[in-house]
Amino acid sequence: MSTSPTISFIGAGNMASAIIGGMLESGFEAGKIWVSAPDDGHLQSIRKQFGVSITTDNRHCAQQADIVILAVKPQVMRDVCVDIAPVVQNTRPLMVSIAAGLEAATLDEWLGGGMPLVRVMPNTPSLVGKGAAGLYANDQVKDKQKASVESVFSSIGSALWVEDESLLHAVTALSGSGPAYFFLMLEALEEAATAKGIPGETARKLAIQTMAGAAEMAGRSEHDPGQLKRNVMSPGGTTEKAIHTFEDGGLRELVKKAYSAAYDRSGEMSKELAAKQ
Ligand SMILES: NC(=O)C1=CN([C@@H]2O[C@H](COP(=O)(O)OP(=O)(O)OC[C@H]3O[C@@H](n4cnc5c(N)ncnc54)[C@H](OP(=O)(O)O)[C@@H]3O)[C@@H](O)[C@H]2O)C=CC1
Ligand SMILES: O=C(O)[C@@H]1CCC=N1
Repeated sequence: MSTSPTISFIGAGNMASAIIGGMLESGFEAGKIWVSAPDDGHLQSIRKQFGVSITTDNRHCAQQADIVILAVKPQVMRDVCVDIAPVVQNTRPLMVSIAAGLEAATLDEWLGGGMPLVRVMPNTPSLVGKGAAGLYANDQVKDKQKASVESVFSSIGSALWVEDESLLHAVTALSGSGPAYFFLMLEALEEAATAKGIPGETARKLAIQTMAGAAEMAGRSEHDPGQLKRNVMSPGGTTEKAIHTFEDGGLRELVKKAYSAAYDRSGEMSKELAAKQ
């Protein structure tokens, strides 16, 4: 008999699909996964794609679970939590929120109080087993539950705990939002290369493979990224010209500014959403 936990997702959007897809790819059983959302058409396509159980009833979904993953937008989280609170207060699963900004204490209050709760900040590359997630547990979470949620997120990438919840703002601005920063870089490189005559498809493939190769190399190398960069910059060559153009154009400052904008927004969202109580 299987002893793996039953996991229920409330919300069936981009992030829930990415996590479910990655979990199944790594060997989790579809029969142990439930998903709920309001749109039955959307749920049917999730069922077809993944073979998971579906329902439009969040309470029914939560009732099945050892672990409930709250995967709705922060703005609808309060209504969802208040609705399922009577069920989870009775069954006492481990609650996991992947919402940006929303603090554990706020979520716990909406859930009726005293719940074991883990906040996770995942990212969409979870879909291909290359996710990066920061995790924080409140003081109700037992070691066994920590291990259980860690095994879910480490099955779809890297899962790293933070002791201080406020660090999740910094994680959100780094790895939560981060895939979009690199997609922007891919778009920009593709545009620049096609403008010089490379067919779009070729430019995209070369850019993607270059990004994947650079990431893989940075992950495996004993050198820091600065050294790896210098290794590409032949004196008087092409890369040096490009890197100086980035530096002179203020790329580092711009990255800091963009990172801080995401970081600050995460903090603002916490305050706005806590005020909804
Ligand atoms: N996208 C990302 O890269 C990341 C997102 N996150 C967090 O993940 C969460 C989800 O984001 P994302 O997946 O992008 O959002 P989506 O908009 O793609 O998905 C939201 C899902 O919630 C469902 N939903 C809406 N209202 C309810 C309700 N009352 N009960 C149950 N389900 C409901 C929607 O239903 P329907 O399908 O019927 O429309 C949809 O399936 C957010 O809190 C976000 O902060 C965290 C890290 C990264
Ligand atoms: O943009 C957002 O708010 C969410 C959180 C991190 C990635 N997407």
